[in-house]
Formats: sequence, C-alpha cells, structure tokens
Amino acid sequence: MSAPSPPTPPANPFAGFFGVFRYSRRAIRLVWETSRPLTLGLAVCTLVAGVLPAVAAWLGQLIVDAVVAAMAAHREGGQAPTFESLWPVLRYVLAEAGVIALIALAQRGLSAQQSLLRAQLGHKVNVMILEKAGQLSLAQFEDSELYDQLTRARREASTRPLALVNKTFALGQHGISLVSFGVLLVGFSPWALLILVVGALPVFLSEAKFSGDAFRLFRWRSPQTRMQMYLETVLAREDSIKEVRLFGLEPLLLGRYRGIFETLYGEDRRLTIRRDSWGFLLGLLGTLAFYGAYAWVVIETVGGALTLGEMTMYLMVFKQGQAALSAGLTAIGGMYEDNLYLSNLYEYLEQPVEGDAGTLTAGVLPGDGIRFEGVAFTYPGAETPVLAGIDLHLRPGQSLALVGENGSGKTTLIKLLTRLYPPSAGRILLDGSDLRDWDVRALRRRVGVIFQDFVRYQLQVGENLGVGDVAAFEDEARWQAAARLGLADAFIERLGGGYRTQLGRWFKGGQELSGGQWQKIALSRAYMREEADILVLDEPTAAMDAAAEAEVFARFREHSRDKMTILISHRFSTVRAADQILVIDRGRILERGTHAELLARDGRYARLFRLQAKGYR
Ligand SMILES: Nc1ncnc2c1ncn2[C@@H]1O[C@H](COP(=O)(O)OP(=O)(O)OP(=O)(O)O)[C@@H](O)[C@H]1O
Repeated sequence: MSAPSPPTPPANPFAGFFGVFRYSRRAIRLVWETSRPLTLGLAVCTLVAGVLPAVAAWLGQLIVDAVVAAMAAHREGGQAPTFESLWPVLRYVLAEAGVIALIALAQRGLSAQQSLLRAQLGHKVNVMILEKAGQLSLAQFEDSELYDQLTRARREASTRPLALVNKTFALGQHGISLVSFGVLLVGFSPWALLILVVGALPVFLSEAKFSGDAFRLFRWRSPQTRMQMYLETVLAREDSIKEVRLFGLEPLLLGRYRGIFETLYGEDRRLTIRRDSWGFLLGLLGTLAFYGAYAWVVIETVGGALTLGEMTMYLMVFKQGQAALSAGLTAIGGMYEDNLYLSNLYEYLEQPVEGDAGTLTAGVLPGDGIRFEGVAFTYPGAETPVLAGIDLHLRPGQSLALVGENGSGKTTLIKLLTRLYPPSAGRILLDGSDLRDWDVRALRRRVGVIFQDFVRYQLQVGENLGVGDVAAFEDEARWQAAARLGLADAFIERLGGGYRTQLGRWFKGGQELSGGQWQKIALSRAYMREEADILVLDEPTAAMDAAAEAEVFARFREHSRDKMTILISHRFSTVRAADQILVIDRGRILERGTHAELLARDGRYARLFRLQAKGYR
C-alpha cells in the first residue's frame, strides 16, 4: 500500500468552511423528498421546542414577582391566603407546568420522528448509491478513487444525511431559543447580549477549524481504511478462511490490521487532544463572559434596579442561553463533518455516466456476424496496449477458438465484444453496425457469455440458472432445460431440495458445490439465454472431469449449430473442432486457421498441440 501524502489545509480555511455548507440545503431537500409529513413534523417540533424555553423563563419571572406581591399583600392585610388571593400566582405556575409539558411533548415528537426518518432516509440513500453503481461503467468501477468514494458513501449512508438534518434543525431550535432569550435580555442591556456573543465566538471558530482537519484526515486515510476492511473480509469469510488457515496467515494479516489501526489511532488521538484542549481553553472565555454578565445582574438587583422576578428570569435566561449556545456550537461542528460526508456522497452520485447513445436493435447487414477491424485496447490508467491490430470475422453458424498463454488478452477481447469497454482504436461490428450504435440492451440480449470468474450466487440452484435470463428467472421448466444442456441436471436432482436447494454457506441449510459442479451451473446459465445467438465460453470446463468435458462440447456443438460461438480454452483437444482458431500472443494475432492448417504450418500452435498430446498419452 503506498502512503499518500498528508492532507494539506486549504489556503483559506473559512472559505472552505462556509463553502461546504451548500450541502445542507440538499440534505434538507433529500429529507423532504423522503417524507414530507415527517419533515413538517420535525420543523413544527423544532419551532415549539425552540420558543418555549424563553416563555418558561418569562413565566418564571411572573411567578416570582407575583409571589413577592402576594406576600406583601398578605403582610399588609394580615389574613390567611385564600384561593382568590393565591390564584394570580397559581395560574402562572399552572401555565409554566403546561409549557414544560409542551416542551417534553415537542422533544418526544422530535426523537420519534427522527428515528422514523432515519430508517427511511438510510434506505433511500442506499438505494441511490446502488442505483448509481448500476450505471457506472466497468472502467469507473476499477478506478480506485471512485471506489473509495463509493465505500465512504456506503459506510455512513444510513446515519449521516439524517444527522445533518437533525443538526440543522437542532441549530434552528437553539437559534430560535437564543433569539428569544436575546429579546428578553435586551430589556436588561444590549451590551450584556453583545458580551455573550463575543465570548462565544472563539470556541465556535476553533470548532470549525478542527472539524475541517478531521474531515481532511478522514478523506486522506480512506485507502488505509479500505485495506482494513479488506483484511477483515479475508480473515472472517468462509471463502478465504481455508487458505488463511493452511498458510498460517492470521498473525501476518492481523499484524497488518493492527498496524493500520495504530497509525490511524495515533492521528486521531493527536487531533482529539488538540481539538478538546483548544475547545476547553476558548470555552473558558465564553464562561468568563457569561459569569461577568451574571454578576452584573446580581449587582443591579442588589442595587434595586431589578425586581427579584426579573433577576430570576435573567439568571434562567443566562443558564439556558449558555446551554443553547454550546449545543448550537456542537451542532455546527458536527454539521460541518456531515456536510463533508454529503459532499463525498454527491461527488459520487454526480459522476458522469457514459451516455448510451446507441439505439439500434438490428444491424444494417443482418447475418453478417461479428467483425473486428484493427481493434486495439489499453486499459484505463495503463500504458501498454493489451490488444492491438485485431481483425477477425465470424459468421452465424461458425465457431471461433481463442488460444494463447495467460495474460495474452483473450478475456479482454470478449469484454470488448460485450461492450464492457469501448475499443481504444478500430471498431467492432455486429451485423454491419458498430457496437457503439447498438442499443446496449438489444446487444446484450444477443450474447450469452460465461466468464472464467463467473458469479456463485448465494441463491437457490434454480435462481442461479434463472439469472441467465431475467425474464425466466422463476421459470422452472426453463431451468430444467438449461440444466440438461449444461449437464447439471443429474447432480441437481440428487440435491436435497432439487432446484430449490439453497447454495453457498451464507444462509441456513445452504449447500456448497464442487468446483466442477459450479462450472456446470454456470454453463447451464449460459444456455438460459435462448435469444442469444452469440455464445461465449471462457474456459468453461477447466474444473470438469474428462468425460464431462467431452460431453459438454458434444452438446455445445449440437446446440449452437446456427449460432456464433467463441471458445477460450487452454486444452487443445477442445478447440480443434473450431472453424477458426486464433493464436493470440501478447495482444496480437500470431497465427490463424483451422486445426489442420495450423498443424501444417508447424508454428506455435502445432508445437503446443504436440506438447499437450504427449502429456495426455
Ligand atoms: N481490469 C483490468 N485492468 C487492467 N489490466 C487488466 C485488467 N484485466 C486484465 N488486465 C491485463 O490485461 C492483460 C490481458 O488479460 P486477459 O484477462 O485478457 O488475459 P487472458 O488471455 O484471458 O489470460 P488467461 O489465459 O490467464 O485467462 C493482462 O496482462 C492483465 O494484466
């Protein structure tokens, strides 16, 4: 793993700080689109919970002043208190109780609606991420930076967007409280208000700076966290554990895992210590300002300028104002991080997808088959071409075999043919029309391909076949027909649940298959594509026994008589019947011809064929 260079702070930290807030609006829109009633509910509860504390403080003043007045009246009158004389005080007590109950209701409402929204929003964002993944090209998928964005986006998809909205609302709530406290406080002195605001500013700025640092760290280290996730997978997944045990890899991999943690933890610790030390020191300034104003109120009351009730109210306003201010600051610090998460999410969601310009559903020369004309290809980010100068023509009813050593470019040629990548030079035609002009769905309907690294779906056996043709995903008769052609029917019928047997180990009762059995499943999957007239098998029998292999090819030839077939194999016995054999060497066509022609030529093919024939004897 290469160590990326440390993050550099932006030239103007505050420009970055405010710039990133543009995502708050999008987060709110996202929540609005997720559930309007819940968003409205949240807004109402936020407003209520924001205004009522000031109302409670004001009622507190009225209570104390009413008590003082009632006490004076009783002292003068000398009578025992009656309901009539107590009512002016009690009604305020009752009102305050009501206000407190309303605050509790609003807070309950907030938390209930938040948890409902969290579930909905997490789901929505995950679906957005996965839908986008479905539109990305293979080349984009292989781009490690984009993959990082995807991983980061998915990791916190269910929490961050709502967290941002919650904090935005919390900020709104505390802001409303502060403004309403401010309105009350201005009655005492506008200067007191100013002192409090200025006192709180330094801690706010430090919070903003450190949040920015935290996010840069988070982005910069994402290759390391990805390696950590990968190591977790290797150490804890059934498909790798066998090899990890046998090679005794646990200590090695765990050592690497711990090493990454320690580096990351060290960085986290430094940041946390700096952030909290500064937070504490600057927070002291705010507290100092607060207690200065507090002392001022006390002195004014002693001097008789304020009533006891007013003093009670101001003290409450100070206490609650301070709490609201620091909660607001924390919300802003956290919001910044959530915004940065969202910036990552939207960067990912806004990745341009290749426009699918092609619309053709039939070629201009039906029956012309496949043509490669001067095709070359270089993988994105690579320097040397993997394929160059490829010319070939395959007509319906013909078979083509590709042979060549590992890494010579055979699979890549198939990836170009199936339009997983566009060629870097030259063109590929199907029925006389460039693949680029074809509607990609129409094109893919015509191709049935089984790659070497086919997918072993942790689904039922039948569904593992059904994925070959989504229109017949649940069609049991079609499964059976395909399984017969792929030679999978015999062993499937012996499985406990037949076509309904769960495969793989992820789910209860799942059954694991042997390598050859999986290959038969993959082969049958290719036969599910009834519409396909181009069949591509990339080493379809490497894991099969010799008898099965011979039978597979006999059936394949029978089934594909009027189709175009492309076969990649390292076993020369299986390719000899092809109408055309291409020997690929480092991305170029070295030899071409039928088996007999190539033997007569006595070149690379003939030499390798004789070598293999000797080995089989
Ligand atoms: N996704 C990729 N990105 C970059 N390079 C790749 C990618 N896939 C394959 N390559 C490179 O392209 C070359 C050709 O690979 P390809 O899979 O086409 O070979 P192949 O002939 O099918 O080999 P094998 O017989 O081993 O299956 C190899 O050198 C490989 O390293």
